[in-house]
Amino acid sequence: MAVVMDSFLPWILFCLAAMISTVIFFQHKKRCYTSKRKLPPGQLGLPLLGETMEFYRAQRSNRLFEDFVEPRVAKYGKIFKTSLMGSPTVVVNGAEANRFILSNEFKLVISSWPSSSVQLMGRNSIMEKQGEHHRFQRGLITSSLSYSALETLVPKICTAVQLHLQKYWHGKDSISLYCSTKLLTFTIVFECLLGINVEPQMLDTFERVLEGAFAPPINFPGSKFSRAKKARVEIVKMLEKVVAEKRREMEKNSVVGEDTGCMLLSRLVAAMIRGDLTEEEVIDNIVLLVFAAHDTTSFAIAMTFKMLAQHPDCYSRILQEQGDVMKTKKEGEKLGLGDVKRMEYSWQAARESMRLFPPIFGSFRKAVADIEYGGFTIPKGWKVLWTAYGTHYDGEYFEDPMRYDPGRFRELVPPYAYVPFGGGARTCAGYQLAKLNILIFLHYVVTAYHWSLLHPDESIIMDPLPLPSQGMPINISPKYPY
Ligand code: HEM
Repeated sequence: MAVVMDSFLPWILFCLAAMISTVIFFQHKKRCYTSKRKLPPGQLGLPLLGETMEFYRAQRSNRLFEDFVEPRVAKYGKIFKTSLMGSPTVVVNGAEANRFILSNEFKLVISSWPSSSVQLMGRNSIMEKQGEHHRFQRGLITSSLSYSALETLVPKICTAVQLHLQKYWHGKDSISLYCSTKLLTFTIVFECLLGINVEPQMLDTFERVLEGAFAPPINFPGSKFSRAKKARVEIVKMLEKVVAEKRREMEKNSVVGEDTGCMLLSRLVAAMIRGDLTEEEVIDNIVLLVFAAHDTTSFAIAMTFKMLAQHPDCYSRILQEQGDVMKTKKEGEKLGLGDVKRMEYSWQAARESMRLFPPIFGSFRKAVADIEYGGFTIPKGWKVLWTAYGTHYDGEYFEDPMRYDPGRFRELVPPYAYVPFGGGARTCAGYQLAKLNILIFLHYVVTAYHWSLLHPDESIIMDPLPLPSQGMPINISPKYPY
């Protein structure tokens, strides 16, 4: 045994020496490399914690721009480094930076969602797909929002809005605008886009999932995340039944080709039957669409109404425009796509509201290669955060940026300066649906109701998406007898 040890000892020592010199060599190389690259200015803060607490505090009080982004831009410039939720992060601001980051999706960056969002939305949706898989799934979703699909979608949304107003507004003196539009948006995504009937309790279960989407991914009984996980199990069970039923129906009628009608569920299930999608991909995409549409559209509607309440001159123009559209319709006749296109000023008013109050303040990416930008290096593996505030509140792109002025959208806006719907390969896939939802709802409300804000000074909080703190209650009274 001693002989064996004797003959191996030099080898062991040699290997150890080789390992140590390799480590020293690579560390030296890394140091040289690090010193050659110029990281953006800024503070990484405390180890692990970084500046997460400052970020959360600012976000919670809906002062992410004023308390977090703006002071750092003033101190370091439009590109600065920080560290958030355990990851070194570079925050980029400005149209050129937005263009650079958003148009280099898959090449230099990939989207990066918190672990809780991924677990709750599912790993198989478009949000977790890259490159060709992403392009394919996105194509399926957007084909349900093509021009011809929108033409059939408009009357369906009209019916959904009218039924909603009859059921939840009729006979009431006041309603919560935010809650009402959440329910409506949910119904529009399910019934008009997907072609799935909304059952009682479905919204509650979905909301429980959404509540956990940005919570810490701690799965102990009673935590937001564990409640959300349980709710996801219920939803998956429910959607498995819906998908199986649709599959049976389509196979029975031999409808599996490309021409499956414009309802998105049929398109997804047809792709599943052809073997292009798995059942998990179908289900996770449905959950994601609800998540993506829900709080965003409701907040955009709520902020449009808030702005119109505060700017009566703009509201008069809306009333005029919507009244003109209504006059061209016979009693009971639904709107068509052409009518929505005529709502130009109304859309400018909604766009301006989303400029001042973007429903999504920005989003995170992860660098998949070392990125050279603006004279700095963003190292591979770091996070990148682009923000809508970085351009929406900048006088370089929007004159007198904090003023509400829908008319500014008569002029063309520089590319990537107006980004409430993101940009590049991951631009909002539901943009057209959101636009129809907002404008058709606005039409039926302002032509049929007098309304006023119950709490004109209601604050906006973020949890983590922005929302009116009291659900934006409004007084309502019908313009014409029911
Ligand atoms: C006012 C309402 C909405 C706003 C402000 C909004 C905003 C956004 C933004 C900023 C992104 C890009 C996120 C990123 O770059 O990481 C996005 C992506 C997305 N949105 Fe929307 N959205 C809205 C409504 C909707 C609706 C109604 C749907 C569908 C029913 C939808 C479906 C999606 C999907 C599927 C994606 C992911 C696209 C991809 O990864 O390719 N959104 N949205």
